[in-house]
Amino acid sequence: MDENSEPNNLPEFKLDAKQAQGLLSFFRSLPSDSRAVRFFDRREYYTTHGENAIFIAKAYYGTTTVVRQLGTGSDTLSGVSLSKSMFEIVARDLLLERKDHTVELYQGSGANWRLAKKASPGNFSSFEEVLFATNEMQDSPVIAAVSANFQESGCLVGLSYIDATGRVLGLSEFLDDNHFTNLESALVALGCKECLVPPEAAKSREYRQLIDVLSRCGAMATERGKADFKARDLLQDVGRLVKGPPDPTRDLLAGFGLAAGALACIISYTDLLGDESNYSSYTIRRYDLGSYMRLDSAAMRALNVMESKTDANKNFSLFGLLNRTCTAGMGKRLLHVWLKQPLLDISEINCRLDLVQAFVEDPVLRQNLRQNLKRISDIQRLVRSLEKRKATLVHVVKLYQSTIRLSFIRDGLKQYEGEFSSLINERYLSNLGVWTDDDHLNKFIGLVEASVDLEQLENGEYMISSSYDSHLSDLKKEQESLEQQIRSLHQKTADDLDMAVDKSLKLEKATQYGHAFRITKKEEPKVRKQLNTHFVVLETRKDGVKFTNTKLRKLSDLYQKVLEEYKDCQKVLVARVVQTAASFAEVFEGVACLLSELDVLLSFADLASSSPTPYTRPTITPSDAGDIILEGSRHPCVEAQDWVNFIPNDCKLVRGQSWFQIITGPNMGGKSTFIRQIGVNIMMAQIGCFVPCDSATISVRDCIFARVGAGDCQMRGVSTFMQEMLETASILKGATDKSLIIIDELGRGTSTYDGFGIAWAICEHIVEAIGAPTLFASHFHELTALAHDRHCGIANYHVSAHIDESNRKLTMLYKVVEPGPCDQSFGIHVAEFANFPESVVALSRKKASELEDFSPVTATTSGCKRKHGDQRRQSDDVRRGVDRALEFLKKFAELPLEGMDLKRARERVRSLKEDLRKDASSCRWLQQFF
Ligand SMILES: Nc1ncnc2c1ncn2[C@@H]1O[C@H](COP(=O)(O)OP(=O)(O)OP(=O)(O)O)[C@@H](O)[C@H]1O
Repeated sequence: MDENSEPNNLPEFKLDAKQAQGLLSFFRSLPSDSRAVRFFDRREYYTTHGENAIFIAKAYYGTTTVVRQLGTGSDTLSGVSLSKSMFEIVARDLLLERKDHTVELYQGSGANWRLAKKASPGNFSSFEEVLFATNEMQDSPVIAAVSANFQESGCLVGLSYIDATGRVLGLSEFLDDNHFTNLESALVALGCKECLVPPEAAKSREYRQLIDVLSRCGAMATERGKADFKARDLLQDVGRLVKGPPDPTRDLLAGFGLAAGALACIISYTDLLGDESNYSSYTIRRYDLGSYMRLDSAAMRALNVMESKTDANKNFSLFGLLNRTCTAGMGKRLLHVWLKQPLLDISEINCRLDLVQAFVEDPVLRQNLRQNLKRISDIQRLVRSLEKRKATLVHVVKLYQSTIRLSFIRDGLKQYEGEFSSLINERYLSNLGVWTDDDHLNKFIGLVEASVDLEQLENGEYMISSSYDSHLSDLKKEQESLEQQIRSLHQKTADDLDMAVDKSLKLEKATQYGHAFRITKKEEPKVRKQLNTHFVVLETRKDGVKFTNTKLRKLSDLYQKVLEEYKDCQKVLVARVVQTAASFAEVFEGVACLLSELDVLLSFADLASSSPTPYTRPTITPSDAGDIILEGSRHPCVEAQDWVNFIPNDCKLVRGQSWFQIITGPNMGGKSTFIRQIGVNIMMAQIGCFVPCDSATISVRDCIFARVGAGDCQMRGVSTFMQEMLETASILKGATDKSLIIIDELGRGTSTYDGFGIAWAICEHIVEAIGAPTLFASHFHELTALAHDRHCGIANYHVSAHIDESNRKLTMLYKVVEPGPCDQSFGIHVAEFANFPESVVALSRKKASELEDFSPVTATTSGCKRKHGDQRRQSDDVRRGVDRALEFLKKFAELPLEGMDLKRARERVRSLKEDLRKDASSCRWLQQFF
């Protein structure tokens, strides 16, 4: 927007001097809170003030010309106005996208304002009507609280959370390393949007690591006082919230210390007990870190799991690709959860896969179910409104319209006669049968059909039908009789005045006068005499003369009275219907779960069968048995881009043979895509989805670790190299032989020597100490010597490219071919391909060949050309150097420095250093450090 122009939809500020002064004094009295954006509700529009106003002006209007000054002289306050729709957009962005502010809404006038609503990214239930007035609720906010007890070798973490949409309280306690690896995967799996932390978070070094984890997970950190983390009345509080008998809750809480304190903190922060509709509606559970595949934020990014604002289209992310859900909101929310929580239990995975297979094999059933699911509203949220007593007849009718679809869904599923009919029966039909019977939702249908005037829905009117209640029906009859009498009087008056009814003599109903006759000003002289004698003129305006008489006034007053009574009676009856509808809440919750699951599984089936090359059902084996064999595998998101003609590749991670794979090849050759696609395929399989492969066998992975690209580290003040090392350190600490490791271009952020040494040492550590299947894409071709070294289970692959020597045209083949490293240099060809000037290309060639003669390890791909023996010698040199350096570091770490005086400590360190220097004389790699 032009700096000087103002947006068209900017509401005009209408504050007089007194109001402005009142606001000014109120605003100044508010406690300062840099994260709060405060809005003032002015009925038709909203305003925001002070620094908030400047922030909103810049961030959302793109100009500060929208800022107004209230007050006079030195006592002024900035202000910006927002229309209702702009307010909704801003609130959505602050709470759902940016997740770095809290929002407060004040109501009142002059100097009297009160805080009406408050929301934060993890706790916005009071703002739901604003946030989702016109948009679906696609994700559920989860708020967590963390308390940690630091010990020498790590820490004990107490985590608890509240999922207000699913109405779950969760607790977990676990040991963690100082990178909070376990906590990070739990926060990712829960989709935590905000996390409460103790006050020392800002000061202590250990807690700063925690804040870093929260920022990586996109969760806002909110500090709470120490006293809030005390579980004093927790048992009593939780007892009120949780449904069912108290004993299991008491037993569960007794097993927690830190997490119980954290739970107490969230309950008070979210003021759950302040809303009675929360009572007896929650379930409480222990969250087990080992229930789902663990994914940290780096893996979520590397595998493009969730949508990002920068995605060029929806198929860029797995969520966007899989999201073909059609129920309003519910299916999307469940898909979000499933993507964050891939399964580990083979029978659960197979159960989902069976259902997907059933839907893939029966397109007619799929089509039929979709048609009906499309008409299903967000039952979960509608039920929530019923329970909160915020529901109207509109909510009840939406529930009714969804409910009548259930019998079609049930009948559709009954038609299925394939291999999985008993599963469909057990999982869906038996429940649907009970829920839709005469004791449950058929009763609800009966209630709505008897009570609501369904014919009026077409006119957008939601009314109780008059036949539902005898009093309402009497009032309706009375109203109709009065209408009839008024109509007759209208006719009689027209006859008396010798005017055509409606055409000349109109009958109107206005708020001010009730029923009245109206004629045009032109006709008035014709009947003036009668008007003066038999009628009372109410008003003479341009559009005509309004008049009445005693009879009409009497009838009109009576009509108004009956109408008011009718409305009151409607209100009472609506409240009764809403209350009765709320008694079906539990059944509706079951229905919501079933339908959202069906919705997501149908989406999986749709994607599997509509892709140009259909997906396949993976075979799943336990994590300690079987290999990972993906034949003809593709990256689902890259494949779905219009401009890509995807080349499938095989990946065979075989224990003891090719469990660790080094992938080399030219830039842009498809290395990253290949290694990521293996991670994506495995993850898809474990959420119960078919995979983009010709055939797939997958040994279940408990964790995917990924280190690809430097991400947003610069923005967080961490160097690329440091970020790389931090991510790698957490892989080395957390991975086991049941995990999958994906590493791309490690060591790019430092010197070639260091980078290669680190890459080598890490590969060795993964192979020898961790034993996880690993895909390691690297530009260090010398790494491929690892396979010839003392290790087994390492295989080298390279992506191929073709250079047509006649015209020097470079073609990427994107084929990951076995065996060995690439046998050609492509770096300079790629430069040529990118139209580098000829002189630069020629000089590059010259320098590259000089470097080959001189350097033991080079960063260019020219190393590939060297003779194998030469390459082995250099790799040996680095490997010995790294081993020796690690030994030095180990000895150094073991020195009991705290117990030594300075002189002795210096002597010991000097002696270690001298030993290292001596050994470096026979190792070129080590020499660089002296
Ligand atoms: N199997 C494939 N079939 C078709 N196109 C592919 C395939 N793999 C990758 N590509 C295309 O090639 C581009 C580059 O791939 P990728 O980033 O994986 O290469 P890379 O070898 O990791 O490159 P660099 O070393 O420069 O990071 C991708 O954006 C994609 O468009």
